[in-house]
Amino acid sequence: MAYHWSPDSWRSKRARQMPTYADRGALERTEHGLKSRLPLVSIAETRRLKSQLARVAAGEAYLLQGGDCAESFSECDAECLRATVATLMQMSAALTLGALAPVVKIGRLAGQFAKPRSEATEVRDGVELPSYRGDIVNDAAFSQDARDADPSRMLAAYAQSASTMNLVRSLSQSALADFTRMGASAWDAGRGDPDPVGARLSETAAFMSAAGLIAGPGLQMGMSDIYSSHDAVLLNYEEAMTRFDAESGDWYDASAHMLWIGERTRDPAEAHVEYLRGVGNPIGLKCSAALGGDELLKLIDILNPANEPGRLTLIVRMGAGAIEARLPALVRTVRSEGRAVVWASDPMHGNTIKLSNGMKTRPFDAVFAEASRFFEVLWSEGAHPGGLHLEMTGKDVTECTGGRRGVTEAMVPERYHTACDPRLNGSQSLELAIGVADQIKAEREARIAGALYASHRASRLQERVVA
Ligand SMILES: O=C[C@H](O)[C@H](O)COP(=O)(O)O
Ligand SMILES: C=C(OP(=O)(O)O)C(=O)O
Ligand SMILES: [Mn+2]
Repeated sequence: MAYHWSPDSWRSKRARQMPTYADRGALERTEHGLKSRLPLVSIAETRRLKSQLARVAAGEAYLLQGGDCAESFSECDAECLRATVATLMQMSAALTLGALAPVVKIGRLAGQFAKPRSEATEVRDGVELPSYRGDIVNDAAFSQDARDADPSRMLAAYAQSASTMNLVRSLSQSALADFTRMGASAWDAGRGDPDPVGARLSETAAFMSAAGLIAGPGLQMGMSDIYSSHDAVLLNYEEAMTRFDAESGDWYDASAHMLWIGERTRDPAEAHVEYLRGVGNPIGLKCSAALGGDELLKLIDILNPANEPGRLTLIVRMGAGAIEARLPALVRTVRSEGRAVVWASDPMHGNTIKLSNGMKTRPFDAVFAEASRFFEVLWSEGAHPGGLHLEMTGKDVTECTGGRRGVTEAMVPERYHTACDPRLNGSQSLELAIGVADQIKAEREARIAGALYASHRASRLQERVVA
């Protein structure tokens, strides 16, 4: 029998990766304030996302989830957001063209502020301070004052999430979502010069126009919405943003459309799993190479007991070196137990390396290799590789090495703007999407050719039998 859940039932469980607030009174006042704020997303939108993710689970669509590792209060401007939305739209157009399927877009944005960390403290020159845990908790500057957890930051994060969501809604309905106006130079940056994706999109647009399918001067891609998502680390904030839907009798986390559970907070007996099992949103679960089949099934039982398609996305982040050895068994277990899930690849978190100057980076080749192996494993296990979960930005940063524009290790410090982990820049993001789209297209063509060959052989055999 299901046991009792309430928005605060997580409080009786062990909660990892959460700050300790010295001023309990200030914390309670903030939580109280958040409870009366307007929801950041509507329940209708959240349900719509779940039904679109159900199509991904069924193999009829793909998921593209991407954005900053950590949003920040100071690194947020309209140009940066515009560039990221434009890049997501271009990646989505490339994937649609390759897969001939719709792409559901979710940003790591409008709330991606709380960070789980490997170490609770950081030591510099013999001084030990609490780790930076994202702008919703503390400040990255290295002083005691900056690193103390400050509850009023939750209100600032709420306000920034609201204005980010407002701009994203408007950008996603703008010319950025018009594939006939995505400049050729963007595609050239993604792969080669001139790039065939740009040419094929222009040709498609010309055909649609000639066939009278384009009414006005441009064409919005269907499904141009960008939904919001973040890692639900800071449960004080998530609880305070939880709203009851009287119509369905369900609770929803109104801080974002989708929430995910990180690798460090996915213990089935602990607070984060407890909180997320009770809200009706679509949720994600990070899956590393350390996750075993039995534990995964247990988590699926808790998080999606009704086996509702679109409810649960398994976000695989095993590393390019481990994925081929570890993923097949998990996919087999999930399939044989008949669980409806979306499988997505996060090729970022298992491929982080540290440079000698202490900076974290990720080689593009390793990122691409993991994504590409993910697709191969899922196909060979007879399951649908649902899509990608990326740390990326539209800006021309130099945080990850490699890619067509050849960011070298020496160049990494030049434009290293991330508040936490290294992101793919605009060109690397597009290059990855185009590479994956090519792979999906090749698989589809091979499947069709295989089916044609099989039916041809069958009819030849039939002819012989009749003769
Ligand atoms: O984004 C994810 C985590 O917060 C990050 O990978 C942890 O990084 P750390 O090992 O520097 O703490
Ligand atoms: C913390 C993250 O990832 P993971 O939990 O997989 O390490 C993240 O996605 O930012
Ligand atoms: Mn990260």
